[in-house]
Amino acid sequence: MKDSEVKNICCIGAGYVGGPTMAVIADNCPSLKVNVVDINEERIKKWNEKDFDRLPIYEPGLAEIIKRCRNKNLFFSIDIKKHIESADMIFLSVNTPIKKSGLGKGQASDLKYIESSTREIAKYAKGETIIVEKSTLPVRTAETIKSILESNDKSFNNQKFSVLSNPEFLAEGTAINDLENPDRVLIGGENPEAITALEEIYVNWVDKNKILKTNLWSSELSKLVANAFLAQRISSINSISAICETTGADINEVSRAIGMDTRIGEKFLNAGPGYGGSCFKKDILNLVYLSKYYGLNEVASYWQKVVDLNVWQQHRIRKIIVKKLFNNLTSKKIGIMGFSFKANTNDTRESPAIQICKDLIEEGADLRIYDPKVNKFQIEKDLEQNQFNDNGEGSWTLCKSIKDIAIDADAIVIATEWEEFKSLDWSDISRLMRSPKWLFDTRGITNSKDIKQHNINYWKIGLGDSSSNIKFNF
Ligand SMILES: NC(=O)c1ccc[n+]([C@@H]2O[C@H](COP(=O)([O-])OP(=O)(O)OC[C@H]3O[C@@H](n4cnc5c(N)ncnc54)[C@H](O)[C@@H]3O)[C@@H](O)[C@H]2O)c1
Ligand SMILES: O=c1ccn([C@@H]2O[C@H](COP(=O)(O)OP(=O)(O)O[C@H]3O[C@H](CO)[C@@H](O)[C@H](O)[C@H]3O)[C@@H](O)[C@H]2O)c(=O)[nH]1
Repeated sequence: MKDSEVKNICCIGAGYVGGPTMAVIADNCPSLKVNVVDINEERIKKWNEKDFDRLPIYEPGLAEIIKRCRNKNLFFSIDIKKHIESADMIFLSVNTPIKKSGLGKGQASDLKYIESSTREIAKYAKGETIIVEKSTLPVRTAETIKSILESNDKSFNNQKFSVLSNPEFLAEGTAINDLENPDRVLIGGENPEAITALEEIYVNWVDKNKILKTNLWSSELSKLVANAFLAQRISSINSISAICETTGADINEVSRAIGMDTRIGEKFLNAGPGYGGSCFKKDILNLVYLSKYYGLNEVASYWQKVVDLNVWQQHRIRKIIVKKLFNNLTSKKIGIMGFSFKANTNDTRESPAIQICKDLIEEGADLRIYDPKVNKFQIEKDLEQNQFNDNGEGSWTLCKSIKDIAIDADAIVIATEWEEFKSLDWSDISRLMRSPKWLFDTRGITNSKDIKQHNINYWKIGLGDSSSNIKFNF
């Protein structure tokens, strides 16, 4: 470190983690200078937009922080060399997607961005520098990072490196609150001085008791395990949603009943169309890959089932919609409420809405999509098809309001749990639709009595018909 105190931070990767995380650090540590760099020029341009509605990422509370800190002690730039050279501490926040080809294809993490950014650090860093792994990485990646950094001649630029693991646990949609009030901050490392330097940044706003120090490998592994446990809860509750639908039970009642047991806890028990987002699938598959790599095949197949159940849940919903609409969707108008993978984000990575829309388009439906934050270009990319594809097959159009998606619609599918979908006037919507009308609530956010009184047929995730006569023969 220069002068043994961290003054200049560089963050490589200006994405969903790098942007918000560095914004919160800059906001809480006015004496630090924080430079966020990226190879994606377009993204950096958007971070520097004058119009705060056009930042590349939508997160409640983010624009306000950017307004306060940008060009004061928070900077977004493509000058990677300059900011690596001046940094005492460098955060690696680059993407670590699943490998698309080669060994470990479809399961292992692709570490090419970690490797290329580490090589940049090895090329430009000067003096003592702390490298912080913020990206989610397979266990023992710090070893790879160290060997790349140490491959230089020791006297080059007087370089000296310490590598720490400091995984990020923020969830999208609540990123700013999660960063400002984390359940814990995890720091894994070997060099006590480097650990203290990072801890000193966090204590500016995080209670010291919440800062947990472990060895490097425990820290790297804990991140994968946290995501695996969270996703496992969703697959568990989704599996039970299917039992509820066939037996007359109600998943909301079951979730509440089990969640009141303090050993189980009430969070992460919402049944839905399967989990989405950029993390769960890739991180569990990475755990599966690691387990297989170490010959732990039973462990691998245990976690693989969490992913399999999720895929099954997504396809189950398509089948239900097709069946209820007389097995024919050709030219039927279907309104889609929500496209992001969860509420309060513009992120669509692995969004269950993508699979649902693709499936319905394949059946010949004419989709009208409304999402408060997702734009046309993103949907075009995700559905791999342009708007208004008028070839007589399935098509989609992005609409500006719920009213627009309801006009002449045969059905409406709630795909994301945006707050504004929870208190709609269904009598107005019903008037615009074509009979027989259907609502498919894959997020379980509407009330059956409210919908049915407006002459709309109703399907809700995990809601069975409690008055039905289903018998179970022991
Ligand atoms: N998204 C989340 O909610 C979340 C939460 C916790 C952890 N993570 C983990 O954090 C990491 C980043 O996730 P993200 O969602 O921010 O990804 P992202 O794709 O939004 O952002 C990553 C950025 O890194 C940039 N980049 C790649 N290589 C680079 C290089 N050599 N030099 C400079 N920039 C480079 C890309 O251009 C991109 O803008 C991943 O490992 C992810 O698993 C994500
Ligand atoms: O009860 C629930 C909770 C969530 N979900 C779905 O699960 C997915 C993931 O949601 P969430 O975990 O809230 O958002 P992410 O931004 O993906 O955050 C997860 O992934 C991040 C990246 O690693 C971690 O940092 C976070 O701690 C972890 O929660 C979304 O599709 C949600 O709709 C449900 O279906 N039911």
